[in-house]
Amino acid sequence: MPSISFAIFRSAGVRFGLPLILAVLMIFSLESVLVSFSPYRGLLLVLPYVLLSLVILLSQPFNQGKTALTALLMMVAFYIIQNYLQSPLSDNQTRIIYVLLATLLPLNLLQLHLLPERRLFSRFGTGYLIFLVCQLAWGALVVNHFAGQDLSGLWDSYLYALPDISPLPVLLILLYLSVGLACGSAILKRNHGYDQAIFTSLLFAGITFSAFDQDFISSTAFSVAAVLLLLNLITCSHELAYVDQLTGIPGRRALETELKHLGRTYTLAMLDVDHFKKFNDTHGHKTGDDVLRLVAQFMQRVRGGAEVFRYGGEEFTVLFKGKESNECIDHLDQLRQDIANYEMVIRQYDDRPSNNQKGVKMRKKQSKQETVTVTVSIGLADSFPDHNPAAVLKAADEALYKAKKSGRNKVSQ
Ligand SMILES: Nc1nc2c(ncn2[C@@H]2O[C@H](COP(=O)(O)OP(=O)(O)OP(=O)(O)O)[C@@H](O)[C@H]2O)c(=O)[nH]1
Repeated sequence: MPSISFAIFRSAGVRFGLPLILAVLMIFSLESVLVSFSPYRGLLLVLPYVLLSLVILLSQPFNQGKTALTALLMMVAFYIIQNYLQSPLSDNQTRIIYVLLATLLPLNLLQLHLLPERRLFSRFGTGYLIFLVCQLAWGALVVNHFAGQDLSGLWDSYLYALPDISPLPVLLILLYLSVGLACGSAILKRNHGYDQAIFTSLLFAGITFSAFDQDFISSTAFSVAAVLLLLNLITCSHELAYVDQLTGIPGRRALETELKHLGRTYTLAMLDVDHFKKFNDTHGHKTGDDVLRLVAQFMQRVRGGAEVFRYGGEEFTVLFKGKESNECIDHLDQLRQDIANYEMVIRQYDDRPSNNQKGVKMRKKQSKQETVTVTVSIGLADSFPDHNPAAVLKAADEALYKAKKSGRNKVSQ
């Protein structure tokens, strides 16, 4: 059941909460995990490279440029940690590199968060790579310049840390918290896959720099982050394939997959918005889109184990597994009534028709909150006597036609 099993990873709550839960688990189980995996510790040192490379490669076919760049940033950061930050932080040069990296990584992630989504292999991607190389060169110059100088004044003032808690300067802890807050709230607000990729990377990089004295903290944290980035990519690709972009419910492909795995008993219902063409002509295509989203929302509340899909255009499908049509008709009639009784507030869009007389009339008497109601017609059929899903779908379509013929806003069998 692809549409069901992955839906959970697409929810904003899981996109935000899962990295946090895994971070807490990692912190509390790090030592015991390292003891259990002590013979394979060498593997942990290459695991982030392998997983992050996979993320970069898999980002390409799904046009997830931001996720690819996030993984690239993490890979560069991990390389620097492994090759330049393996001596104690009391060493001046190591400390400069540590602070520079711990500062530039969240700033780069914040920048990615603010940039639009683009492909990695594009002018945008090339520009970003040049920018990254320039930062590395600048960083190398800064390190060379300041390595031999006494920076104790800087460490004791702006970059003051509380060594009993963390070697990370307080100012940088605040930077991680504020960038984390911005990226975390973006997940809850717009729920994009790349927001989770950036938030996850920030969280696990923050943990790494905060607990930098812990053995294997970077390889463990960067590996967990890379696994989450991979999961995020798989979820995004699943979303592209199975979820209808407009309504957010599973689309036709998901329905077709489900129809191949049905048992003997099931009911299918076809739902169609009444006079939708007229509605679009009067209120505009964008308001029509709002209606489709609204209908999808109502459909998701249907009880009785209903699975809902957008069939295409203004048509939707409801699937009840293990149920005959008599057991489903009340649920569908309730849906029909709920939609018919709902007064939808019309949002103002510029595409509302200017030459349509009805549209002009409506706008003239428009109050601040203009509302409309829509109705739907539903036809349903179950898998008796013919178990073939195509035949059941056809029968549901014929029942829908009957509902339309008998005056619309009806449920027919
Ligand atoms: N806004 C919007 N309209 C769509 C979308 N997909 C299809 N439509 C419109 O849906 C309308 C369907 O019209 P018809 O098939 O004539 O059906 P109807 O007007 O609902 O009439 P009845 O089904 O007989 O009640 C067409 O005008 C399409 O342009 C969409 O994604 N968004």
